[in-house]
Amino acid sequence: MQSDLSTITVTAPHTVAEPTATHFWESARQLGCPAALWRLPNQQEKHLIIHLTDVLPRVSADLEELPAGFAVSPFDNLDNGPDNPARTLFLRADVHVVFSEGTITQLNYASGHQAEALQRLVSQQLNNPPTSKFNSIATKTMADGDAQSLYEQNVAEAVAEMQQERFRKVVLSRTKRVEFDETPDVVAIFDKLCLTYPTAFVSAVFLPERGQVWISATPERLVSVDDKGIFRTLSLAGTQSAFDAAGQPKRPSEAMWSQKEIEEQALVSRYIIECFKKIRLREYLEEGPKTIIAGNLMHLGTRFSVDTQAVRYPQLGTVMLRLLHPTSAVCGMPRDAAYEFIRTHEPHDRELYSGFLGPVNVANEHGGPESHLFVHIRCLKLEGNVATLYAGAGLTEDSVPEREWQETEMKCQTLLNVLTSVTKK
Ligand SMILES: C=C(O[C@@H]1C=C(C(=O)O)C=C[C@H]1O)C(=O)O
Repeated sequence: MQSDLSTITVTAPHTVAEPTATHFWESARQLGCPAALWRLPNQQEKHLIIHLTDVLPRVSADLEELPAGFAVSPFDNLDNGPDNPARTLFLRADVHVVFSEGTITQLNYASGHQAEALQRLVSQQLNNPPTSKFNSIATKTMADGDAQSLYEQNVAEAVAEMQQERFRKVVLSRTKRVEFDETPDVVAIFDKLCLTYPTAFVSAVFLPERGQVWISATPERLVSVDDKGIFRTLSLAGTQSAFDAAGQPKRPSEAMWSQKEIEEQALVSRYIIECFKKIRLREYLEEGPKTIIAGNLMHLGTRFSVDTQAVRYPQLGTVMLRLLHPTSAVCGMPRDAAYEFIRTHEPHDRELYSGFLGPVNVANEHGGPESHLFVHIRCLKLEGNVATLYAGAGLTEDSVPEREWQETEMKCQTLLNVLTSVTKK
């Protein structure tokens, strides 16, 4: 199954019968090879990479060491440094295709048997175009059972523990299951998410060893290092609808934030600043907090950036990634006490929800390598015809259980809006 990794770059000629992302995605699926499809915030290009062996390597998320590829980390990956068991899944860019407005602008194939097999499958797919089943399938939300009462009970318990000062913030999550009548078309869902949420990081990741596809449209940047060495991260928290009572979109300046939300977000910023302090880095720019629109929702966000060349700290991205994950936007503060509360109270395994994911050392349009890792929220896990959506809410001692549940419902709606709008017809 091993392929030779020497990569050739081919600029595909523009022909009528050019393969689409669906052709590549379906071919990877048939071969049983992991694949990742993504679109960065505010960009047109869509990228797809295929890893040409079925089982993925587990790596430590070291941005300086890793080749071009796509990293996916579970939530349960504390201290993801070299001394701990490597838990980050890594899809090597054995095949890398870039699409701009539906046309292939870049195509890299590794050489080897698997690459040839993939190329053959893509050609076959071209002759038998897959039909999108997206518009004809229906969804139904599966019964929540006692989910709401259990969630609210756990919120009340967390509030009691915070009043006793065991911790200051914890992010409690829940799941929601949706069943499709037929296996849905992942690429069609991805495309629809890209259109609906232009400022989000949109991705779909096929992991054959787990029998899963993960789909997300996340607003939360965890660590980016661009080709000029600019490091960026974001502190995000506080949630409200982006629409007013009449269903009209609100302007960011119309958002009213409560003391609870302002404090909750300040805790995330504090967490990031503590990480900078640990490495004695003072030269960071801080912008915000500002209201940020994330699809159907609004959050409070503070952007942090560092010029790693000016501060002579080229490995800052890797160091901060280790320190930041899991931030108090998805875990809590202090981190270990919040983590323990999550582990002992959430009835589900978070798996890849609230981990991080994104391209590592992938060339941008000018050829410079960039890494962009995002917090894996506003996501779902697809297993056959069943999608499991994940959503969490940041709790403080002022939390009201019912309101926190409603907040998770709104967060599920980000993906549900797209699933139902495209499946209605
Ligand atoms: C945990 C989630 O979102 C995070 C929690 C937020 C909050 O508690 O208000 C807001 C944005 C995210 O940082 C999620 O969407 O599941």
